[in-house]
Amino acid sequence: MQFSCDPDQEGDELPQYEHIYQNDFSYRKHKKQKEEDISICECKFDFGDPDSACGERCLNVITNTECTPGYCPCGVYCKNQKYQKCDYAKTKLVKCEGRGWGLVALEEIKEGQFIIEYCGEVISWKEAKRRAQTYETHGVKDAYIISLNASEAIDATKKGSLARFINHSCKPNCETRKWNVLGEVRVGIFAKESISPRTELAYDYNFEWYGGAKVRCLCGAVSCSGFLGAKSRGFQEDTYVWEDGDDRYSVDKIPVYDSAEDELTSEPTKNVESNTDGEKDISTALIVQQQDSTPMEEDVVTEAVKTEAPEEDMKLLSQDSQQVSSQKTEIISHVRGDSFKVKSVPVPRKRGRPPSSGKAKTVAQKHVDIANVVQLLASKEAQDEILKYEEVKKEATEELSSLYDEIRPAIEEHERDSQDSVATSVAEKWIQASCYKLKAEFDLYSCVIKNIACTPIKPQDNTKNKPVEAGYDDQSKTLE
Ligand SMILES: C[S@@+](CC[C@H](N)C(=O)[O-])C[C@H]1O[C@@H](n2cnc3c(N)ncnc32)[C@H](O)[C@@H]1O
Repeated sequence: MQFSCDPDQEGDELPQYEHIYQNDFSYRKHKKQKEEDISICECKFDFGDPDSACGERCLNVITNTECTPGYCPCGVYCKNQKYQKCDYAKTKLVKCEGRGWGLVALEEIKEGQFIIEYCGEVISWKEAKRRAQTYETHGVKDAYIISLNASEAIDATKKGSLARFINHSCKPNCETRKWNVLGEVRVGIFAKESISPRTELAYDYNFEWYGGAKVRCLCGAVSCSGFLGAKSRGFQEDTYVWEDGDDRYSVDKIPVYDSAEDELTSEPTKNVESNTDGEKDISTALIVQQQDSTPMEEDVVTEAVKTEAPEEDMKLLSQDSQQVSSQKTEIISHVRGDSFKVKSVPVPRKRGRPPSSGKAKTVAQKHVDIANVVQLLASKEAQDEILKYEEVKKEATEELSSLYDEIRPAIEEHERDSQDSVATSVAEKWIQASCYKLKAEFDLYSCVIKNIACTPIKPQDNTKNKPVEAGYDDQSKTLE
């Protein structure tokens, strides 16, 4: 990165905002983590091996979930409570040429290390868009709103942690990651590579832009895309750009001041440590959408078996993924009381999910016409056996469909509350019914194969289609 931040340079006017160490929940209550939803890892602390206390191999660390105090088997030695303990890397706020303030590392930071939490006010997307417009109207030049999940955003404009000062780069040394902490999703800045002291920290904003200023990117990377948020939808749709003497901006149309939206007139309640001056101009009605929040790609099934509730299956399985991040895998992890929890595990594309080529994946599935198979069999016993299994499969399918209707309210509620995982009881029911259906399908198809292979086939009516010499050929055609 070719940044021009001088770590030795002391800032003049320091920005005004309220410094917070945890997200602010004025808009809604902080979720209360249910005991049944607490993930308990299987780590055992060994005094001779410090890594044994919730290190890289900890089940919770692997699933981006912090251990809950009082429940972790490693007790006070647990190392997986970094967000809760504000276990941040040492950083310093500095002035960066042309880009306002920025954050530099003050110590060696290891690749993958948690650097700092991005804290701010947790608000709905609707509110985020409203605020973005208000900020724009008031000439606010720096954007501090980032995506939290499908329905909420974090606004660090007026309240936030030092992470709000981390600038954008098209070739960043940091990235954002989402973690589950005591039942809430939280956003952290992590090192993408090892970072030496005095280096500026930066991540790729990948702006979700809702109008206002187009900011010229001054990251200096060879691969620089020119503007902040150049890939965003808003950027494509709108045209105007700021120009106020600062070469980051240029203007096509001047925003009109509307006193009805005068939200910024109230002074921030507290200044950051060395604040001296409240003149910091905050800008652009941009909303930052994190890189990892693109919609989940769903596999497209072509030539599919007409299973009775495939969409519901897909819907339920993708709920969590869409809530927290697209690059996720649903996994079932062990939780307290021998129950299970369906969780979303953020897996950055490059590390987990194979990169999408943008093409739909084709999963070929074949239809087995049971009635036709039964007709082919000469043995009444074999026919009955297959029909019996088909009946069980129908029941299992119906049960899964009706279960979906039953749990739909819970799923919808979970969506409304932007929960990141449905309740354990709901997940358990769904898993049970899905397994039952899969087993019924398996039993049916194994019974079909067994009977086709082992029982006599009815002689074919020669007047109809061409004669069948070998029963096996014909049956395998049926199964094709
Ligand atoms: C989250 S704030 C970062 C802190 C900000 N520099 C400050 O002084 O408060 C994002 C804003 O910083 C500025 N910024 C960040 N990265 C930039 C870059 N690469 N080029 C130009 N401006 C940048 C833009 O004004 C952007 O809206």
